[in-house]
Amino acid sequence: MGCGASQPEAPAGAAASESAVQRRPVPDDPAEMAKSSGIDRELDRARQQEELKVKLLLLGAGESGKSTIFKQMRILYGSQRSDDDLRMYGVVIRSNVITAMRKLCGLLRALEMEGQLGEDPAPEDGGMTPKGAYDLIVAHLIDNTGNPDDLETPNGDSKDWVGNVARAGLGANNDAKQFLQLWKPIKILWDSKTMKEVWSKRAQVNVIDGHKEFLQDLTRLASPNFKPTTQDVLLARVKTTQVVMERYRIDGIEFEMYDVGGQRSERRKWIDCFENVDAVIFVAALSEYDQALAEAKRTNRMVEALDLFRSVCNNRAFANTSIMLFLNKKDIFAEKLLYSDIATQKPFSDYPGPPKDFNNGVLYFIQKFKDCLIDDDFNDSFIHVTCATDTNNMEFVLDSTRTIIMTDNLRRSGFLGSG
Ligand SMILES: Nc1nc2c(ncn2[C@@H]2O[C@H](COP(=O)(O)OP(=O)(O)OP(=O)(O)O)[C@@H](O)[C@H]2O)c(=O)[nH]1
Ligand SMILES: [Mg+2]
Repeated sequence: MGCGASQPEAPAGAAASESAVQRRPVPDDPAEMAKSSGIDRELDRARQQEELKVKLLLLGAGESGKSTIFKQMRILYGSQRSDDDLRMYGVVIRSNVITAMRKLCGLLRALEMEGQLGEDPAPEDGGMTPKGAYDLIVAHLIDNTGNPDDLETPNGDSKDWVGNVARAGLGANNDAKQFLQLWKPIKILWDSKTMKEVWSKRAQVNVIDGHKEFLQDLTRLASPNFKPTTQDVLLARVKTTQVVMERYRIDGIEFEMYDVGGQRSERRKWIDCFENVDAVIFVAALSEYDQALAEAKRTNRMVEALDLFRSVCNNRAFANTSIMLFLNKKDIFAEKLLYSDIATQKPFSDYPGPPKDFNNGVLYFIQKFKDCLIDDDFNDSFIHVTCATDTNNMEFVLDSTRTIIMTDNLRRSGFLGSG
């Protein structure tokens, strides 16, 4: 899917240095000549380095998994995270649990399931009933009517490894503090039968599916010794609000990777990094076929991803750029298909395959993305079905993506045949 025309084009930086070399007068003095050829060599070297650099851009709608892929690049090719970084993620993770609980309790209330919850028994080791836990959580997280004296002091006297991290922001730190006060009632509510039913309807309120892992592991997250693992960092959710770039040297080639925010309000910043892009990795979450956008509740997320993909592929800035498509969140897609039929979603009522069928579902959405292209120069090797939180899967995918990008770049610059 090397989209659009494939006229070879020198990078803008290279063209600028070329004209600078040509304008410089040729000196007569041998010392001046030596100095001049030294400068030429420097310019040549700079030009070669520029040519060896690959600029990669991650694009896609919000929550599709761009930053998670960005994190995987660092795990696979970059440096380890500092303790300071991990502390920040500790705050984010605890805050992610509070965000999920606010949404789930709001949904339980909207579904009028409080009566049903009242019939769920208290845990066998005694203590609060799930309804009692729910009332306490709602009072503190939603209605703001709770009495702070009803809450436990976080972690008693033990020093908490994560603590308060200014970098995470005031909101996340407040949430993380509430997590430490409320995690026991949250655990009781999470373990209840009614909450399992509410969880299966979570698409209505856009709870992040992967945060189930956090909700199942509350005791560890609440421990004063909690130090996020690599997997925790991959599952943590922070919305991207600025363009971020990291550099990696892989097999002698420099890769410059850009991550951008995918929500609608963030997309006007994309244009700033559209120049001289060698490859775009467009990320779309397969599992979001039954979800609405966080920023526009009437728009189906998959429809938004398809529209966005169409506009990226047909953007003149990418006429000479390889575009790769990552259909992400295959793990959640596989699980979701079991209870959420593709054909029951209005925009996808033409789905012809049997329900609960992973392969047919994937092929159907691949075709939807292929239909977005004006030309049919669409090579299946440019498409990957991925799980961005799985490092083994991403190592394989990113490795073959790298090979395809390099080959495609050579082909487009005329070094290889077009076959
Ligand atoms: N289970 C699972 N979770 C995923 C996968 N990819 C991403 N996630 C999770 O989905 C959430 C959103 O992922 P992000 O990488 O933050 O999404 P994004 O595209 O950067 O979103 P914006 O910054 O808003 O544009 C995170 O909590 C990730 O851990 C996946 O393949 N499987
Ligand atoms: Mg992001």
